Amino acid sequence: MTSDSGTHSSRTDHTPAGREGKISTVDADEIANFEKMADHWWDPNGPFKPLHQLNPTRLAFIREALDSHFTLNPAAAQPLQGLRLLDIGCGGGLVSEPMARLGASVTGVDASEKNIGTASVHAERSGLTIDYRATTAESLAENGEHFDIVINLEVVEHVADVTAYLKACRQLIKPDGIMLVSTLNRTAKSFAMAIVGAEYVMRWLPRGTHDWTKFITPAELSDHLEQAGFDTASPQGFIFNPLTWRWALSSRDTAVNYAIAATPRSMDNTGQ
Ligand SMILES: C[S@@+](CC[C@H](N)C(=O)[O-])C[C@H]1O[C@@H](n2cnc3c(N)ncnc32)[C@H](O)[C@@H]1O
Ligand SMILES: [Mg+2]
Repeated sequence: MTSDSGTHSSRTDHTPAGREGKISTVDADEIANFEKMADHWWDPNGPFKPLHQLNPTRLAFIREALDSHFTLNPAAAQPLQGLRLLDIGCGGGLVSEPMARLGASVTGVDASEKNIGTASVHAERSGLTIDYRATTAESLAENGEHFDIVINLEVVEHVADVTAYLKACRQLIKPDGIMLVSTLNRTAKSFAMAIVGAEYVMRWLPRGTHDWTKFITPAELSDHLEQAGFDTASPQGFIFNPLTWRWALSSRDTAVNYAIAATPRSMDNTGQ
């Protein structure tokens, strides 16, 4: 038997009431789940295999969205130079690192200290400078931090309060910035692929990693984003082709994985 009292005392900081009685968007059980897998973020055949496989397509979506929002020079080696980027819920840094390589000044934040430990060691070994911090969107917002770009991939289906979380993200974005959010749709197909396929048949992820009832439809995510003070673009699907074992972007098929680009509405109209 192992004692986990240390884990418990740090986990109580993540209760929805938060350390000082403030609202927290962190779900303690979700973070405990990710901590169990924290050593495996960079193993392409480990529990994060689906994220590794999806990564080139996620990065293509990000590049396209940022190219058109900021009118970047696509020929530049480091087109994101001069832009401050937050990767919120960064995990082991699978997206923070390519963003740093593209020249962005990257802050990677995760509610799990273990994830941040893994991410920091990996970035150092890769010769990349990334400002990794174990904290939350709401704490950063309280500190008055602002970013040109907020990358928010596969996190909303794991937070305690989606609107509160997105409102905190909204406060972190500069007026002419952009946030890119991706998540899983709540459909029969996503149940078959993300729960039955990934957790039970392929056994990539431990059973229970995802709670299908917390998956969010594109219409619901757009509503949450709009309530949080964003304007939203049309969702883009990430579709998996089991024959080629490749992912691609689709403007039509958002049945499983999808992403939405969101830009802040002026503060005057958000009711904040
Ligand atoms: C599925 S992983 C995605 C990791 C990374 N964004 C990626 O796509 O490669 C979800 C991550 O969100 C973190 N997380 C969950 N709730 C959070 C919250 N409220 N604030 C910050 N991080 C959170 C977890 O610890 C976990 O690392
Ligand atoms: Mg997930």
